[in-house]
Order: sequence, then C-alpha cells, then structure tokens
Amino acid sequence: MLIIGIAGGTGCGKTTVVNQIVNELPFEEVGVISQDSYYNDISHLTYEERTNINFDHPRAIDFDLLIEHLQILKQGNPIDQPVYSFVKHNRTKDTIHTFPRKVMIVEGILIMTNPKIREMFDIKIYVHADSDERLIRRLKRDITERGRDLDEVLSRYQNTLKPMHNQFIEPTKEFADIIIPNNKYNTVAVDIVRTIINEKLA
Ligand SMILES: Nc1ncnc2c1ncn2[C@@H]1O[C@H](COP(=O)(O)OP(=O)(O)O)[C@@H](O)[C@H]1O
Ligand SMILES: Nc1ccn([C@@H]2O[C@H](COP(=O)(O)O)[C@@H](O)[C@H]2O)c(=O)n1
Repeated sequence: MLIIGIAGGTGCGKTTVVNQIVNELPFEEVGVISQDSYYNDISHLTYEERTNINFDHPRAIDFDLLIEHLQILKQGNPIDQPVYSFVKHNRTKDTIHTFPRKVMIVEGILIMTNPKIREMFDIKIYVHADSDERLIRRLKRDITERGRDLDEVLSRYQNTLKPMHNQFIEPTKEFADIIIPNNKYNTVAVDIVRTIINEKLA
C-alpha cells in the first residue's frame, strides 16, 4: 500500500486536489481518508460549548484513532471511517465502510504535525495558497456549504485559525516532498502526482 499525505492550510485546495487526483485513477485502486472525520467525539458537550472549540489545534484531532485505522488498512482490513458534520460541530452516527486500496490518500490541515502519522506516509505533499486567497475561499465555502455566516468565519479566522496556522500548519511545509502552488488551479502539479501514483501502481 502506498500512503500519500496531503496537508496545507484551510482553503488551500486539498480536497479539490485530492478529487482531481482520484478522478483520473481506477476507482478500485485509490481510497481517501479525511482528517476532518477524526475530530474528537465531543457529543458530551452542548452545541454552544462545541462552537467554542479550537478546531485548528492538533489537540482537536483523535490521532490515536486515525493511526489505528491506518494500521488496520495497511494490514489489509477495512475500517469504519467516522462521518463529521461541520453544521453540528460533531461526528454523526454514520460511518463509511472504507476498504484498503493500493493507494490511500490522507488529507487534512494537521496531519503532518503528528510524527507517527508522518512516518506512515510514503509521499508527503503540501498544498500552498496565500492566506488572503484561502480566507476568501473559506468564506465562500463555509457560508454556502458549512452553515456559517460572515461573522463566524471572520472571528474564527482571527481568534484561532490564523494563529494556529502560523504555529502548527505552515511549519509542516518543511516535511513535504512536494509543494503544490495552488493560488490558481494547478493541473501540471496534479498530473505529476498522478504520474507518480501510476508508476507505483504499475
Ligand atoms: N486553485 C483554486 N482556485 C480557486 N478556487 C479554488 C481552488 N482550489 C480550490 N478552490 C475552491 O476553494 C474552496 C476550498 O477548497 P477546498 O478544496 O475545500 O480546500 P481545503 O480542502 O484545503 O480546505 C472550494 O470552494 C474550492 O472549490
Ligand atoms: N466543527 C468544525 C470543525 C472544523 N472547522 C474548520 O475546518 C477547517 C479544516 O477543514 P478544511 O476542509 O478547511 O481543511 C479548520 O480550519 C477548522 O477551523 C470548523 O470550522 N468547524
């Protein structure tokens, strides 16, 4: 199994890049794990308390479960990947039965902050987009897709997102084997990654 980690700040285009990579590859050979599925289970907190969580700090992620699931997949067995709701700020009761594939892509803002997970990656990719570009994309996306309003996105950006990005996420760029500039759609970089994957699959 080839495990590829794709990190980068919110709105840099990780999910978009992953979809572009996956769309051109045989369905049965590639699987995706999203770090967002592994936000801590905080069902014991009220909705109000959940809105105050710092979701950009490594502490917000259940890395133990993510590592366990990656190990199970590596051993050739399926996992039940949790499903996360950005509207409820919590895991839902659903899971996605995820089978091991020749290529597993793990994407998320904080995945390269954890040394054990970093070690599991055969290829580490960091997607870069400037912070103003990321903020604009995040605003549009969170308002249309994640049930947020302008004030919510901006206050989260100022209070937690920006400082956590600078402290934890941006520094993981140094671990990357490949940095994809993504201020504009970067089809050349995506093609290169796809070629690398196809070589490994051959
Ligand atoms: N290169 C790009 N140029 C313009 N918009 C983009 C680009 N890449 C992604 N987007 C858009 O920005 C938003 C955030 O992208 P997404 O892939 O969800 O980022 P991430 O997963 O890193 O948070 C989405 O609405 C997506 O369509
Ligand atoms: N309940 C939550 C959980 C996370 N977030 C934000 O999501 C961002 C990570 O997801 P991307 O798809 O953008 O990489 C992260 O910056 C968290 O602030 C949230 O808003 N609400």
